[in-house]
Amino acid sequence: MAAVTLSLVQPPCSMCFAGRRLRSVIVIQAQRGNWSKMRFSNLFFSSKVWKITYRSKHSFPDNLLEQVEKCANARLETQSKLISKVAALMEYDDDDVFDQKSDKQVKEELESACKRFPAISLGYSRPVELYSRNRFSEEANRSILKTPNENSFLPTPMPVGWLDPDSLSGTLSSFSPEPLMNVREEISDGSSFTVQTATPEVETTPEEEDSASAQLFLSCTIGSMPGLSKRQSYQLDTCGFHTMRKLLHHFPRTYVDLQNAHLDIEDGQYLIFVGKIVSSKAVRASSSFSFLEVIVSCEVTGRDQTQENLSCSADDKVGKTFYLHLKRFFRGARFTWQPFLNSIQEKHRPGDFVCVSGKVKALRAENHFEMKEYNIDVLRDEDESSLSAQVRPYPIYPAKGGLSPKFLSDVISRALRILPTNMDPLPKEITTIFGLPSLHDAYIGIHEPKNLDEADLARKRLIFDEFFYLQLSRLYQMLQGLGTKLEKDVLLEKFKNPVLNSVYIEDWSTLSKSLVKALPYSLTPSQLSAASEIIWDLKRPIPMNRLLQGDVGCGKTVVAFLACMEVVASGYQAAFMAPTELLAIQHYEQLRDLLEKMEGVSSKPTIGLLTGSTPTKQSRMIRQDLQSGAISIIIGTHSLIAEKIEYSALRIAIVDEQQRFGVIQRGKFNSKLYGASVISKTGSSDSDDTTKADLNMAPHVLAMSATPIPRSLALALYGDISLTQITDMPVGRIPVETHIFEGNETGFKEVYSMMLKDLESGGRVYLVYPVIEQSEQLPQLRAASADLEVISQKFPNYSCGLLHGRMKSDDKEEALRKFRSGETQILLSTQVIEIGVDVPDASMMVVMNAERFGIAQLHQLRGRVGRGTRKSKCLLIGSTANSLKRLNMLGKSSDGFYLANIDLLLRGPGDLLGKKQSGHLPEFPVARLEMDGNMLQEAHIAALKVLGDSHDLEKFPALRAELSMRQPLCLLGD
Ligand SMILES: Nc1ncnc2c1ncn2[C@@H]1O[C@H](COP(=O)(O)OP(=O)(O)OP(=O)(O)O)[C@@H](O)[C@H]1O
Repeated sequence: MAAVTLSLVQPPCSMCFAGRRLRSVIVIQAQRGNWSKMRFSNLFFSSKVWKITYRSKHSFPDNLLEQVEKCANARLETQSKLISKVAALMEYDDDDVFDQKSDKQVKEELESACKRFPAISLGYSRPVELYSRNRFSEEANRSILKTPNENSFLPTPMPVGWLDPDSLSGTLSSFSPEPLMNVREEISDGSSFTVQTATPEVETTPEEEDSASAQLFLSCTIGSMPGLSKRQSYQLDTCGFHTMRKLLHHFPRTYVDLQNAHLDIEDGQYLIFVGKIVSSKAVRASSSFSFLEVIVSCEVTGRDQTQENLSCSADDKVGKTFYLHLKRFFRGARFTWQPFLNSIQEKHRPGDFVCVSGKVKALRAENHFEMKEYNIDVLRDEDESSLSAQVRPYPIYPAKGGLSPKFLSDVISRALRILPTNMDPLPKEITTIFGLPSLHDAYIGIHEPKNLDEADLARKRLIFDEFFYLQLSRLYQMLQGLGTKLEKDVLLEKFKNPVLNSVYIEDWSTLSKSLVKALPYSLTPSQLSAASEIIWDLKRPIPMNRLLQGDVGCGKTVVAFLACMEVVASGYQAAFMAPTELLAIQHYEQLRDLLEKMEGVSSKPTIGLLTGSTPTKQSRMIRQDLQSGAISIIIGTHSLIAEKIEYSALRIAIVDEQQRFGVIQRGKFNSKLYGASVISKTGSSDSDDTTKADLNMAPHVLAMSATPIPRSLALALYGDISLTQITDMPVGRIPVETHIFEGNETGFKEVYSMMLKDLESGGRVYLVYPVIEQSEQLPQLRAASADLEVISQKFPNYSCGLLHGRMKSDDKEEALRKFRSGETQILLSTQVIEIGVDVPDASMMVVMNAERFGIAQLHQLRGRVGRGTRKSKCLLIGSTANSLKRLNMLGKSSDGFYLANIDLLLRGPGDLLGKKQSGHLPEFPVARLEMDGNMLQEAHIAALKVLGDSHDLEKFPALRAELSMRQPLCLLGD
């Protein structure tokens, strides 16, 4: 907006202060262009001002001042009346304009008034900037001015800058109106002032638009939007709508399916009517309250449902006339000014054809309905009515920070009118490939869709953007970390064709090969290719960030062991972090056994176990060995990332059951940089091409997920992570049978009988409970401790063990050991056994109150059985008949990925990932990961394409600018 020059004329000495201030206020208001608005209402001189304004706008301020001069010499009573009225109209307090104080007081008051109204400056004033401008807004305005006003959904702006009641009403009534667009005009004394005019409609082609400024449009401050008063801008700004982007990203909560009006209208329906304006009346109800009522009569035809004859002949059609009372209310003295009322009244001319949509409320009179929230389009002629009456979705906005949905929807509509068409930072090629609308069309489509398909497509584009910039930023950051163009190309290629990057088993290190030989089974094809992919990564200097996933019991651990062997063979160290002590011990024992069986290796890797329960003296020794390099593979819990642990050359960190750790915990390995002093403990001749450049780098990170994370989630969580999936199960595995029972007498009877049968045939049974102790608050939940006695009595010939999180570490280990060895045949446990526990002889899993667990969690529990050669069963007991439906899904599928997707859909990412991880999920205002995951993949491909074309985005400056404006997202490990 243009700056306004303000000159305060020195008042004549004879003039009383009230006169001086009144005069100042008038001058200011005049120069701001407000005289032409409702601020001067039905005062005795408002009509004069009005006339003067029209007669000779150039002499307007002088004439006004003359009035004030006269007023200054008038009787005090007259003066006082005049000043109060002027003050009320101009939104100033009486005291601002009128007081009778000493000169000193006057001076003080004046100074404070100047502070309140920064537009006022004393003496011979210098120009005052009333509106702050920034480069963006200037540029944007330039493009805004050029943008064709192409949408006719909203009423066109009113002439000469009247506040448009249809677009900014109700809540706006308390706002002071401000110029829509400032145009400088000359006044008689040669100084300039600004008046308000409507947004000019300049037709230009998109090519003519300044594309750079158009792309900056979204970053413009809300204050740069034409047509908003300062107060409105302030309110929007304080409610979080700082920029045009923020405003346009206030999306409709939902769309109401607007129906064409029919003969039977019910209260509260959202309907669309086409009719003729019968009357338009703006009424001043009190000194500070007014309203506008537009009555539209609509002829609606249809078949009378009450008629018995339901044949479809045209003659059966009946017509009804409905009267819609469209109402808008205005609060504030300035809205009661007659010219204002006239103006809003005249905006709706009787006889005009209009299309009205909104929510109807029945009035007492028959066929009369009220609409307080509505949209009204004036149609050019009756013929257009059929076109415009097409059903369209009616957006429903959420309120925000005290701003009403109606106000927000009006402001958004205004913003859409000035949206530059060429504002899209995405290259055209990308939008074409993925069949996306332009950004301009997407904003229009989401806020004012013609139909739900258009809204859907718009939503698709906005979701794509959310995912795309996430992927782009993560890949871009990765590329920035690399030196040469070749390295960057290789990395991008790796993301494009991950399967191509693998190392044949012949090229594995001798250590890895001998581990494979030591295994009591052969690796499945999936395990082999997963290991090959990982080993390919390990041979590169760039730190790997890979997620290894596979269904429960598919054999991920051995793949991770192979990765450890590979780095140890090159003279580095490996760390293997498990979420529980039980699991760490299990892995340690498994690896120790395998190493013992390894043959043909002169020097076997040294391994260590470090957990929270490791005695202090022992843990100190382990720390020293890690620092000196005497230990090559360390297995443990969180202790591995403790501050005081120093590695001599940590090259790979394996995070098992990674969902149990937060992103930060996993990332802590990144601070354990490996240094220049490379050690060699194995004496192996194998070596990867270590160069000076790969020293002092963060270790490779291999995360393993027991709960298969849908790819969409993984991409959203990590963006840059490589995924490796083990898709097949070891041969000979017999699928676990799943049975669902209701937890009533019959159900339990059957469960106990199945248990007995299994125990009699030599099986071992897990009984899983949702809680340890019975609780008064949740008496329906079966508790592990409480049930120990019950189960022992039920199965007197078998011994029972108990395992839960509150037990001491040694006791837990002992309970598991006894179960594994067969000393106990029944293990009552909580979900501590959910992850990783590997007892191949366990053949039955019974889950009490199974509805308390998520689907993915139940799948994990089920995975504790069927790990050996025995046929296994999983019995899920739901508390109520209702809960069985969800549980039945487990009965239907044993595919962990499928079930994880269902869980994602049913419970959302937060529950699936757990608190620790989901806290690091970026926020997606539009996208729902559970539904829109596929698009993440598309966005990933698009980001790779763009970066492939230009590594540093130099070819796409708009994209680069957009990326820098979006919030930077953290990488795994930040
Ligand atoms: N190729 C294979 N053939 C036969 N058995 C295998 C094979 N790979 C692994 N196993 C065995 O399968 C069992 C499960 O393996 P592992 O513990 O690695 O599974 P996992 O993928 O980590 O599952 P979970 O997520 O449940 O821990 C182990 O007893 C392991 O020895």
